[in-house]
Amino acid sequence: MTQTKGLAGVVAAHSAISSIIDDQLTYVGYKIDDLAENSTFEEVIYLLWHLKLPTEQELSALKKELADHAELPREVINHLRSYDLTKVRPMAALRTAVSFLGMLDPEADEISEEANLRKAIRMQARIASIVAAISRIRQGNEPVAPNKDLSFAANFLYMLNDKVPSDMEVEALDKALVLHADHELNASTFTARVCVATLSDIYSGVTAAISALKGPLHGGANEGVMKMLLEIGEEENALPYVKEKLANKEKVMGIGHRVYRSGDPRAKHLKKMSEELTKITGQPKFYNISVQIEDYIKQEKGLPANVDFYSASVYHSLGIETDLFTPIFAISRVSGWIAHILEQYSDNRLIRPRAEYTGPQHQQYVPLSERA
Ligand SMILES: CC(=O)SCCNC(=O)CCNC(=O)[C@H](O)C(C)(C)COP(=O)(O)OP(=O)(O)OC[C@H]1O[C@@H](n2cnc3c(N)ncnc32)[C@H](O)[C@@H]1OP(=O)(O)O
Ligand SMILES: O=C([O-])CC(=O)C(=O)O
Repeated sequence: MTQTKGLAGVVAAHSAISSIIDDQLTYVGYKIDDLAENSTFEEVIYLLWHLKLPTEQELSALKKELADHAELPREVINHLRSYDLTKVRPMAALRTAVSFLGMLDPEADEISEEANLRKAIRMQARIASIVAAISRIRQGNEPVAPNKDLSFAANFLYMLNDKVPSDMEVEALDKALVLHADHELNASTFTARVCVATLSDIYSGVTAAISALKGPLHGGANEGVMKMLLEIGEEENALPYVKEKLANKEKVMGIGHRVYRSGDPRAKHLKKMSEELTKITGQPKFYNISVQIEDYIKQEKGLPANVDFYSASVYHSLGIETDLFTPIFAISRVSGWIAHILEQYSDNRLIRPRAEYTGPQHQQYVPLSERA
């Protein structure tokens, strides 16, 4: 048996969804740069689920289905109201609400391809409505009903703020959603695949994936980046802060990657957006601080910025609260999780690796009454 800590370098599945080869990311063979510049999030959802770009007709059918299913069942809103959302972390509330959605879906345990695609639409549409509702309810506001005339990104911002967003805001969020949609066998996607490989259902797979995304070494890092930027506060504090972090052997959030060596191809898009948006909002310091940190760690340790690094200042510039950053990652990544879940079902085998046992051997059982 071979063993590698954290499964580094282990190929654990075949997949036709996304690839990372020589530090280049593609979705179904399309370069992430092309998709970020030219596509929309809805097109990417279709691409990931059907492994081809949609025709105009297919795209408008998908948009209509997403819009038609964005309304949350009343039970979910009542469920969200049943706990104190001012104290609960949004990722925990989202995890529980998605699990709850599964309890309400009469098709939850039906895993035929047709039922899975119907559930995929409901999941993708409602996860955005859940995140917006969490934010509204904890501010003491009513959740905003979805607006069927808006795109996925625009509708999310509309439900969040009860205001139709500007084109600039929609374009920025849409691009961020495209960039976060899928990423080969990252930890949350692998979690989803392990879960459904037992032939468990989509809701279970996505609930498990949200749980994995939440951690600060994965999707949770984007919130950590924003906390760091706020703590640093002013540009002159950036270098002393990062030097101290590295001297104390602490990790800097949003930096480093298991797979990329020269750099994460998504980061440059978010970096450009951060530069533009922070200027517009009059807070260029968050971009300038980020650049200082990125450059210093690259020079000292050769570690690149990852997708979480500049997404923090992008979302902050869009007026989004820091603890919604990882839920927004989930709103995008659920498209990739679903694609991988469908792929796993299509050629399934239980995922069950081995562990190398390192504990004691040949122990003699001592009755409870005789133990010291
Ligand atoms: C969407 C995403 O999930 S992208 C990743 C988001 N996560 C983060 O940004 C959290 C910060 N980054 C990290 O913790 C890591 O770089 C990970 C988790 C992304 C990758 O982890 P691994 O491949 O296991 O690398 P590992 O943690 O072993 O680090 C290797 C070396 O680089 C150092 N290193 C890695 N990341 C960082 C960092 N962010 N800050 C400082 N040092 C780092 C480690 O301390 C280690 O140094 P050593 O060899 O001297 O002990
Ligand atoms: O692939 C990874 O390990 C983490 C990552 O960048 C992602 O999930 O987008």
